[in-house]
Amino acid sequence: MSRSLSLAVIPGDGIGPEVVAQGLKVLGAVLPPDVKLETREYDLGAARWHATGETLPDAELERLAGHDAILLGAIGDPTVPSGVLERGLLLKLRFAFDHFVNLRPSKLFPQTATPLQGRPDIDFVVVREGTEGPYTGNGGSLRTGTPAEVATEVSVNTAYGVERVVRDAYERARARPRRKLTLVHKNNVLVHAGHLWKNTFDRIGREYPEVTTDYLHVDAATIFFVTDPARFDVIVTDNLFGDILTDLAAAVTGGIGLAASGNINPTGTFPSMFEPVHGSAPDIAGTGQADPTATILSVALLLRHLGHETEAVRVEDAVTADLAERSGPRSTDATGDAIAARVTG
Ligand SMILES: NC(=O)C1=CN([C@@H]2O[C@H](COP(=O)(O)OP(=O)(O)OC[C@H]3O[C@@H](n4cnc5c(N)ncnc54)[C@H](O)[C@@H]3O)[C@@H](O)[C@H]2O)C=CC1
Ligand SMILES: CC(C)CC(=O)C(=O)O
Ligand SMILES: [Mg+2]
Repeated sequence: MSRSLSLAVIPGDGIGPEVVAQGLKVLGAVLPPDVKLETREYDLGAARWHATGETLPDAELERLAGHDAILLGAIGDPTVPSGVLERGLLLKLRFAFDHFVNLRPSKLFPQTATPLQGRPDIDFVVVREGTEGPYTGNGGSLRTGTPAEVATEVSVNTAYGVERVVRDAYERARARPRRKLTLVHKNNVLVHAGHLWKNTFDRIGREYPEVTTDYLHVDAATIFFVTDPARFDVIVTDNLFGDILTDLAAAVTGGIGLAASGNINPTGTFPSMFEPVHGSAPDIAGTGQADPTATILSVALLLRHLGHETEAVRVEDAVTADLAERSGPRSTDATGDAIAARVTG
């Protein structure tokens, strides 16, 4: 565990800056005085694009690479054509820094509201592949804008990419008490990619006899996320399925404002990046209604990743206690203050 932390901060768009401010507030409050926190803010996102046309210049990427970790708010704005920032900034970062494990824990905190009947014991983690699938930009369109337009968006799945994320998921499953790993795909239809995933999953599984495994098609998985989410422990899946499933997971565990994530580069070659699962929420940006808890829980993941386990647990405990006492709407700032007070007090 290092006694210094060099953190890149990308507040981004919409509610991004609002929730990141609260994440930094809690981080500052929880770190012991002898850990030297240095933050550098990066002005990336819609405003930068409007001013300069830039999304993520190489020089910025190089500077970002020098930090221990990155805290990101959200990227995307209605005034920028869809995809320009999401692809040119967010996905560029994830790909450039080889964030092949997109870690998304889901937990139903005590006394948090769920739309599900009863109170299922939900505590699972989705290991979403972060650098491949249909998000690589492999596609194109012919006869664009005509009635005969043809568009493709190819899902890229490499043996190398699938094996490393599946192996990571087995390691995580083995380290958890229930030791269960579920592969989610759609190998009854997406037979090429699906069989690569399933064969890899089965082959690597032979090295982990202590891990119980099962397989679900993604459509069936959405049923169980609602009817029996307690059945899940660790889930491994591709980039697109993982994106969709983790918004659903958030919805059944208290809402998107609570869902944290880490884009992990397990080899440590590049800084890992922590961000809420949600986007820039333009519909509530500037209103002070955004829930910063997802960002604060992402700070806990960041702390754990950098070896500050005690502080990570303190943040999670503070969030648990705060959630138990929440009643009615509260401002973004007030939630950050309440959690920061608990980690210090
Ligand atoms: N990692 C990222 O930076 C992501 C960026 N996006 C981008 O964000 C923009 C908006 O995307 P949407 O599909 O609307 O998804 P979104 O996650 O921004 O919003 C979906 C709904 O959830 C609500 N919501 C989101 N975060 C919340 C919070 N912390 N507290 C309370 N309510 C919250 C919003 O108000 C909205 O009603 C788009 O440009 C999209 O591409 C979307 C997802 C992830
Ligand atoms: C905006 C996308 C690129 C990503 C997304 O929705 C996500 O990672 O959850
Ligand atoms: Mg998403």
